Amino acid sequence: MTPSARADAAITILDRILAGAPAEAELLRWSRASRFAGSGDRAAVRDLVFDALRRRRSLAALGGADTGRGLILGALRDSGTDPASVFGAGPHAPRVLTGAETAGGRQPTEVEATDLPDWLLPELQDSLGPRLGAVAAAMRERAPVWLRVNRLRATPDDAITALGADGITVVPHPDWPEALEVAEGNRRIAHSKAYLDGLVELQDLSPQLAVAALGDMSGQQALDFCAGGGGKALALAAAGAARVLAHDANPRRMADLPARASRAGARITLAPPGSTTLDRQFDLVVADVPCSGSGSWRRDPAGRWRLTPDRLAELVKIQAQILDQAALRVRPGGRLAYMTCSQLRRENDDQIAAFCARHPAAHEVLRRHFDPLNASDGFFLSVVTLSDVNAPLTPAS
Ligand SMILES: C[S@@+](CC[C@H](N)C(=O)[O-])C[C@H]1O[C@@H](n2cnc3c(N)ncnc32)[C@H](O)[C@@H]1O
Repeated sequence: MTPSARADAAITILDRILAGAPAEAELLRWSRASRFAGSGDRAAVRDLVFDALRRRRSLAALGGADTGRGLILGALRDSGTDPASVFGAGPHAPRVLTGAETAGGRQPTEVEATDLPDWLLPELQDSLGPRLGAVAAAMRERAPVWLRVNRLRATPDDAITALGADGITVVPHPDWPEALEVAEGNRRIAHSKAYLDGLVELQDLSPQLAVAALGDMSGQQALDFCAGGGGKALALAAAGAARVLAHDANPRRMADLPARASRAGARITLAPPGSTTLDRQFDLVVADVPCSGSGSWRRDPAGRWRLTPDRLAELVKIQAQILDQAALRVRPGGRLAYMTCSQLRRENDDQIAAFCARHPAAHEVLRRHFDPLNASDGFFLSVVTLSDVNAPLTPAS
């Protein structure tokens, strides 16, 4: 595909996403319908779409319209590329620019240049303080790809050598060498021997650092209460937990977990809702709750435009209810680890403060904020010990 044809495909996909379609599903639909597109084309179109969504507000200003055409035109102007080299340039190109499009567009205002929704700016300002500007700028860029060395199968050196044999170059994190940043070859990971043999897992840096902050788990009985695809459950098993139980209110989310666990050599037992294995208490309960995702918006760039005030309020309620349910499964003296991939105080610090206020036996022992400047993505961890789970609890409303 020519660059113009790729731009035309991106415009069509963007228009569907802006109309409310999920980004990944639209990209997949286009791939399936475009047999002529090679893997390089698919990757390039994906990058065009995701880059445009990450900078939607500023590109819409530059391109003169919040549409697929406007965003791609804005992106060309932003990079100093002559739009006429793409629009109207060849048989599969987007149609030639109109006079109004050529004359339209302007520099984004300071607020538009943050590429964040207006309604969230005060809340992000309150949560991030003076870091907001730098965090917003980082979230306009692509996120690096990180791998976690699976301690059950390999040392960092083993993993680096195996990845190298498949042409994948990585750089270990200076403080946590099991976290490997991919410098080259990220599109080869899924087919690499290191990945297929379970030596490495795809996991962003911040959740890796959060699980590392939980310390040695040797001998511990752990429950991953919101296991989803199992990223945290696998990390807990690799960190030495003697037993890991994985639960999710939507058990279909855990469908891939048995295969992932088997590849990783991890012993993880699934506990769907209602399972009697949940009727006991654990040394460690992880609650990696549903959240705004505001910490990982550069990986899910449509997420920041999808979130609404009502949905955020609903998530905050759900999180409080999950915390209360998860707390019941912590043994006296055990730990509850609350995690979000959010950067919003309401979902993080305020949520934990409210939990501790209604749970007299809870004492916070650790709190960590990660953001795209120090850990590639925004993430929150709070660890609370529960001295007596039978203490009277004021349930979350
Ligand atoms: C952020 S995702 C978990 C991601 C997962 N831990 C991982 O590392 O891949 C949140 C999960 O919480 C689940 N969930 C939502 N409400 C729940 C509830 N009341 N109890 C348990 N799980 C719930 C969702 O189905 C979703 O899979």
